[in-house]
Amino acid sequence: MNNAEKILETKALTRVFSETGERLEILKGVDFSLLKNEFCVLTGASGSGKSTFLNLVGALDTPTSGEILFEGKNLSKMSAKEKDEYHAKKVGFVFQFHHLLSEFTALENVCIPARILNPLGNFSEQREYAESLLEKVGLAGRLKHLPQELSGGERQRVAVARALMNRPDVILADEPSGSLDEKNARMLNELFQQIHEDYKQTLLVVTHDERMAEFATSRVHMHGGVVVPFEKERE
Ligand SMILES: Nc1ncnc2c1ncn2[C@@H]1O[C@H](COP(=O)(O)OP(=O)(O)OP(=O)(O)O)[C@@H](O)[C@H]1O
Repeated sequence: MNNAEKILETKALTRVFSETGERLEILKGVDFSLLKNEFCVLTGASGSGKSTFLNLVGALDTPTSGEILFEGKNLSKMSAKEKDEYHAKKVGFVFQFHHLLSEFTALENVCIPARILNPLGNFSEQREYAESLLEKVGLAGRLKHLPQELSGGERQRVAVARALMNRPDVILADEPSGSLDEKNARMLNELFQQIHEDYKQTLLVVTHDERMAEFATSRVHMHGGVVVPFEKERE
């Protein structure tokens, strides 16, 4: 494996939860690499630690031990400012539930990350790019709709456009189609494939959806507290 191509790497990553009084060793030393332009799917049984892992690499949580390197830089050594920048520019999140702001239109929701990152930036340029992203996700006709005026699948596609807004190096998605019916889940899977192909977007997607895995360029599995290569018979 070519070192220069690695965008994200974890070394001996552990996460132990003890807040409830009981010691829960969920991640037991995860070694993982994500290459630039890779579309990696992470599967695993419910409760195996997939979201825990994604939250750590997204710097939404702190590991108990081990290292997370993004472009070779150790996340735990980042200053607060660097971490803000990491959230705003390096990674884009898509969760199972869209988390759109209900009082803002689809277009305004997509613009928000750019306004936060670059409040003095050229608003019409940001707006134009947000419009192009909404067009990309098939919602050119829904720019002025509020989240409650969109279907579940449409809301999730707005969330994908929002995640793309700051041109992140990596999209981290946690069960993005988990709350959708079959038809909308299929559309969302195709959308991920499209953004991978068209934007050369690097993606790490946690999913139970076997059809999403078909589009991926690599697949790993969370098992026994570590990430292992996927083997069909393990499922
Ligand atoms: N903050 C926390 N405190 C204590 N236990 C936690 C905490 N967060 C997660 N856990 C436990 O860690 C385990 C792994 O949770 P996680 O959400 O990472 O699993 P998952 O693989 O994403 O599951 P699913 O596929 O069901 O979403 C679970 O048993 C959960 O109860």
